[in-house]
Amino acid sequence: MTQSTSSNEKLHNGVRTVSEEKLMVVVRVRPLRNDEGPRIVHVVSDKMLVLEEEADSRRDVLRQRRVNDKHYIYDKVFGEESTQEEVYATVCSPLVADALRGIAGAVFAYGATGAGKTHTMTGLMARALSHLFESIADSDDPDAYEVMRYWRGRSTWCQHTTYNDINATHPHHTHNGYGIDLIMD
Ligand SMILES: Nc1ncnc2c1ncn2[C@@H]1O[C@H](COP(=O)(O)OP(=O)(O)OP(=O)(O)O)[C@@H](O)[C@H]1O
Repeated sequence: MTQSTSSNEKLHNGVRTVSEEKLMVVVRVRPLRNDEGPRIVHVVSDKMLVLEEEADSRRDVLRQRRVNDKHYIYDKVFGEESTQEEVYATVCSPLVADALRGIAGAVFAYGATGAGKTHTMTGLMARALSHLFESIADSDDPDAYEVMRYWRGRSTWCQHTTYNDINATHPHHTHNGYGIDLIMD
């Protein structure tokens, strides 16, 4: 998820952030829809999931437990009640801080159709842009940062410019207050 050499970030809620780890694997369990169920994936801690065995016939009668349940450990597990803000704070915020120091990072979502990739990534992207541009605006020299504007659609277009140029030339673009439009296709 990230490439980083920094270890300045503090633990977030006891979880080592992406700034301490070169690669971090995080799972988010989404709420079940009404037409889904019963649940077979259970969050047992902030790092562990249990995937239930398929059939009760595999129950270990003597020990009264499901012998084929599988336990999986990750850097962080978010349950169905997790908020976009919590996921952002752990997964993405340290990467934005690193990006401002010139350290590249990446976040990608992987999962079955309907698993919640778009939902989660949309929350991350909106917060990352706000975080990025607020940090640049608060810096001593906002124009020291080069901003790449990128449009993807029928034609792909990109332009390198500066933070102040964007505000000067496109003051009417108030989508997020910084003259940046984020367009997905
Ligand atoms: N954490 C969540 N909390 C509440 N609803 C969620 C959550 N994650 C996903 N959903 C809902 O579940 C549905 C499927 O999510 P989403 O479209 O993000 O899946 P996806 O993995 O991007 O699917 P696909 O690969 O088919 O595009 C959507 O209606 C979305 O709003």
